[in-house]
Amino acid sequence: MSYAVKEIFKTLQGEGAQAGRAAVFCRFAGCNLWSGREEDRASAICRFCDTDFVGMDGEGGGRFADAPSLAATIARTWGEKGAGGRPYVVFTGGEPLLQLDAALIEAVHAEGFEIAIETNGTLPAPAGIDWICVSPKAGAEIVQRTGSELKLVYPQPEVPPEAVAGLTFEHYFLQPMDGPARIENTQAVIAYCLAHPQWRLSLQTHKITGIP
Ligand SMILES: C[S@@+](CC[C@H](N)C(=O)[O-])C[C@H]1O[C@@H](n2cnc3c(N)ncnc32)[C@H](O)[C@@H]1O
Ligand SMILES: Nc1nc2[nH]cc(C(=O)O)c2c(=O)[nH]1
Ligand code: SF4
Ligand SMILES: [Mg+2]
Repeated sequence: MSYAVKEIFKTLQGEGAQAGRAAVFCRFAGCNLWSGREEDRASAICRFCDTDFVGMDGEGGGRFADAPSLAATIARTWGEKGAGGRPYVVFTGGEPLLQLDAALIEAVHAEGFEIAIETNGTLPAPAGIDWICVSPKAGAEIVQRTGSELKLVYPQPEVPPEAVAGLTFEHYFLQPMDGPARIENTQAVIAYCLAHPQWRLSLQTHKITGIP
């Protein structure tokens, strides 16, 4: 299978339990909950997306003919492997589970990487992913109900934290919805976490620090 990739870049994971960790981000093109076109946002299932995942024109993006060639590009983007720490790749998008398959997981593992994914949870994850982050979206059924972290963007009135607190994850995060109400949303998350200690605050630290 070939892969449509928007961009590939190295930065620090900004969100969740792995925040602060060096990672190669591989952002796949396309999503099943929004076309990515602004004129479709108001009628999309997911309407608050902060990401451009349309096309293959970003830094390091393109069409990759097979898994080994994409894995090799990810390894080259990581750079020197002897510098300590396990090489880490985060597959995101768009929706990475539209494209991430067993062949790519095998090829990236063969390059020595630990594999993470950021998914909306509407598609089942293939076996072998080392860190699964599911971020549920209002109006979209959650199929991937287990994983490493559940990271709920807050508020989404149709998905209160209580509706997903019983799923099987190691960590539970609320991430303030970015946009015009970011400051109020952050205060609301703080209040919720104080009252419900199962949940922790996830700030988008890359936006605070100005890194990608
Ligand atoms: C752009 S999405 C791509 C991965 C996948 N489609 C998903 O939704 O999880 C990456 C992460 O950013 C979060 N996100 C998207 N828009 C956001 C916003 N406006 N404020 C806060 N988090 C947002 C998503 O919920 C997800 O956890
Ligand atoms: N630094 C950084 N951390 C991130 N964590 C999740 C991201 C995403 O867009 O999936 C993201 C991103 O775009 N940048
Ligand atoms: S599911 Fe993820 S990538 Fe798709 S529109 Fe929503 S936040 Fe963006
Ligand atoms: Mg992002």
